[in-house]
Parts: sequence; C-alpha cells; structure tokens
Amino acid sequence: MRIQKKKVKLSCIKAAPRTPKGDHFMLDVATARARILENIPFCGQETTPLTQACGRVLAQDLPARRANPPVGVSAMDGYAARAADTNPGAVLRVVGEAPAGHPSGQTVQTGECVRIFTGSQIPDGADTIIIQENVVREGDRITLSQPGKPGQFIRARGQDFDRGDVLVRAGRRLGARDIGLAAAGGHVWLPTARRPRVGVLATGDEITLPGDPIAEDGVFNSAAFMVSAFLDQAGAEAIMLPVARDNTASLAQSLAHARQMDMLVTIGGASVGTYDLVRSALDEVGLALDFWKIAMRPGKPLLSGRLGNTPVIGLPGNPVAAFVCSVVFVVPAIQAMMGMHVSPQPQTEAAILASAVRENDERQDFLRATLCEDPQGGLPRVTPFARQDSAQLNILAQSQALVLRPPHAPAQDAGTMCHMIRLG
Ligand SMILES: Nc1nc2c(c(=O)[nH]1)N[C@H]1C(S)=C(S)[C@@H](COP(=O)(O)OP(=O)(O)OC[C@H]3O[C@@H](n4cnc5c(N)ncnc54)[C@H](O)[C@@H]3O)O[C@H]1N2
Ligand code: MOO
Repeated sequence: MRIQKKKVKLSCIKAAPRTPKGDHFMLDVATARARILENIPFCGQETTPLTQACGRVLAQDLPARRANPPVGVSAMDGYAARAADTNPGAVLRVVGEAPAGHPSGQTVQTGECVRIFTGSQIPDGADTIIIQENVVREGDRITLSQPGKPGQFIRARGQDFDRGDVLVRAGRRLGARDIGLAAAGGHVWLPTARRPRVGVLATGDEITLPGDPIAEDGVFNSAAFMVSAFLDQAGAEAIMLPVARDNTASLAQSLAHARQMDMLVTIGGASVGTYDLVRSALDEVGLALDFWKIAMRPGKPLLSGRLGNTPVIGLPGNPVAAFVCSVVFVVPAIQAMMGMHVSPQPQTEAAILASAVRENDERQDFLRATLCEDPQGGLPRVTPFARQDSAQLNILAQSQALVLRPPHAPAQDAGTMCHMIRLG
C-alpha cells in the first residue's frame, strides 16, 4: 500500500465555524478531534537511509527483496547427512566441510556426511543435521549415538519470510525490530513520510526565554519548549518561532511565516481577555476557522482552522492545558499527517479509581493522576491529584496518566472503574 496524498476536504472548512452557536458554545472533545483529523493532509514522503529510519513512519509497504533464509541452512554445528542413514551406531564418512558463507557444493550420498556449522547452506542430498555432541569422530569417520529425523535442525529456505512478502506495512512508526527486519530483507533506503515541520508560536508580553533576564512578573516559556519536545518525540520537526508579543503587529509578523510550515501551533492568547489576540490576528491573515472553544478541562479555548493549506491549532496558554491538548489533538494530527492510522477517539485503557472523584460539569475532564500497576495482573489503580490547576507543571510532570471524566459524570467512589490515557 502506498500512502496517497490525502485530498483535503476543503468543503469542511468554512470562513466561519461550522457551529454558528455563538462564542459561548463549546464543541465536544470527540467531535473536535474528528474534525481536526479529517482535515489533515499527508505531508509527503522522502527516502531515508536505514541508519536514520528508526522512529520514522514508513510511507509504502516494504516487500522483502529476498527470502530469509535465502537457502536451507543448518541451525547447529555438526554434520549434514541423509536421515535414512542415521541409526544409532551408524558410521558415516565425512566427505567435505561447509563453513557459513562457503557451501560445500557436494551432494551427500548414502553413507556420507558433510561437516557443517550454524548458518551453513545444507548440501544437496542431506536432509538432517546431527549435532557434533552426538557423534564420535575419528579421522574422516563419525559414529552416531542418536538418530537424525528428516528436517532436524534445518532452517528451510524462506522460513522467516519469502521474497515479496510485505515485511512492514505503510503507516508504521519504525522501531529497532522493524529496522532489523528491513535490513534482513535487503533494504538500505526506506520510503518514509517527511517529518512534518511544525511551527510552535508562543505568545504573550510576559513570556520570556529561559536564561534571559526576566521581569518580576515574567513567565518562562515552558509551554513552547514542552510542546516542541513532545512533537519532536512524536516524529515531527518542531520549529520554535520567536515569541509573539500581545499586539497585532507582532502577531502578524510571526504569522507571516506560518504558511511555510506543515502545521502551525500557537500557544496562549486564545481566550477572551482584551489581550488574547491570537484569534483576531489569525483572522487578519486569512484563517479559515473551523471551531473555537471545546468542552474540555484543561483546554477550553482550543482553536482549529487552516491558513491556506496549513492546519492551525491554537492551544491555550496554561502550560498543562497546552500539553493535554497536544496529547489529545496535536500529536494525533501529526501522526495522521505522517500517514499513521489514528483512531477518531483517543485510545484509553480501563483503570480503577484509587480515590473518589466529584461529579463533573459540562466539560470533559482529563485529570492528572498517578498510576499503580496491580501485581496480581488486574486493572491498574489511578489516583488523581487533589490539585488540578492547569498551570501546575510540577504535578503534570509527576503524572503517569490522564483520567477521563465525561461531561456530567456522576461522583464516583474509590474502587470504581474509569478510563485513562497512559502518559509516556
Ligand atoms: N473570563 C474567562 N477567562 C478565562 C477563560 C474563560 O473562559 N473566560 N478561560 C480560561 C482558560 S480555561 C484558559 S486555559 C486560559 C487560556 O487563556 P489563553 O489561551 O488566552 O492564555 P494566556 O492568557 O495567554 O495565558 C494563560 C496563562 O498561561 C501562561 N502562559 C501562556 N503562554 C505560556 C508559555 N508559552 N509558557 C508558560 N506559560 C504560559 C500565562 O502567563 C498565563 O498565566 O484562559 C482562562 N481565562
Ligand atoms: O483550559 Mo483551562 O486550562 O481549563 O484553565
């Protein structure tokens, strides 16, 4: 299968949100995610050397260029013989030797054998391997103490895979084992999806680069570093843009380069304050807005749209909200852009609540939680942190899971089941 450049359904993107319900309307999380994913174009492919392909996404099915093993080979050090000759006590004549990589070229006749090693090609006529521990050798004779069964210790040609077999499917993010398999199949260059170039644009007058002099009320740019690291980890090439200030001129200057990116992610300035200007600045440069505001905590002022062909996701400025929205929306969008299969619903796991939770309001909650595996193999137990403020990075960093709570979920006691997303 070759990944086709996905036709973008531009019809879905209109100059105005598809939900003309006013600025108080919040789209549900599942619909927001599905709408982001349905408008993601494939980022294109390139050829990558095998040595640099780990972590990249395969863009075409990879057929084996030859069988593995390419010929029948021995799985042990010993003697290749005819099984019919190998009764215990039988004496065979050693007529040759076949080190791995040096086939003997002989045909084993009745009463004969060939000295053989692990990985050596099986000589014609032989159909069994007698391991060397089960023979006594004197000169060019061996005396057998064990019989040999046909096929014993022989790896048949193509036992692992045949020529033309698909080794790795398009859309798979390659791990070390896939690299080994591709190498075994004779590939040294792989067709991979390009790493999507994602512009990460933090905004705000208070936002300062770590290391720079900082005002008393200044805030270090944690969110852009965190989101960029997370996107790099997911296979993208995050490009951290200079921080835009809270004025339309600065935002317009930063957004001028956005169309050269495969995706633009803004951070902050997404809410309703006087200086939350990201949406209006994006409007100025021609954003086709799909939606703004979702029923999610953290993450309410999330924005999605398109600048020309470049998908734009506007993340809330609170760093925890920016990260959780990256888990639920941005990384899946990057994965879809690289041709990976992404489910419209976030992949969750069942877990047991280790502490009680309150009833929920209209926003779907993603509670930061610690996780404890059950040594008996039952469901893991999750404990949401008491403090769920979306500015608390320390708690986010200690979290191992996000516990999902649907809108209007009733209060739940400790010991009841819930669903969670495991954090890596
Ligand atoms: N009246 C209302 N106020 C707010 C609402 C609302 O619905 N009505 N929503 C709240 C929610 S929810 C969120 S989330 C925030 C998001 O606001 P913005 O996206 O406009 O973000 P900012 O105001 O720019 O920043 C919020 C907060 O995060 C800090 N920040 C911003 N960028 C970064 C960064 N790159 N690294 C670290 N920290 C960052 C910023 O200093 C603020 O403290 O709005 C609520 N308000
Ligand atoms: O998205 Mo906000 O972080 O709920 O505060």
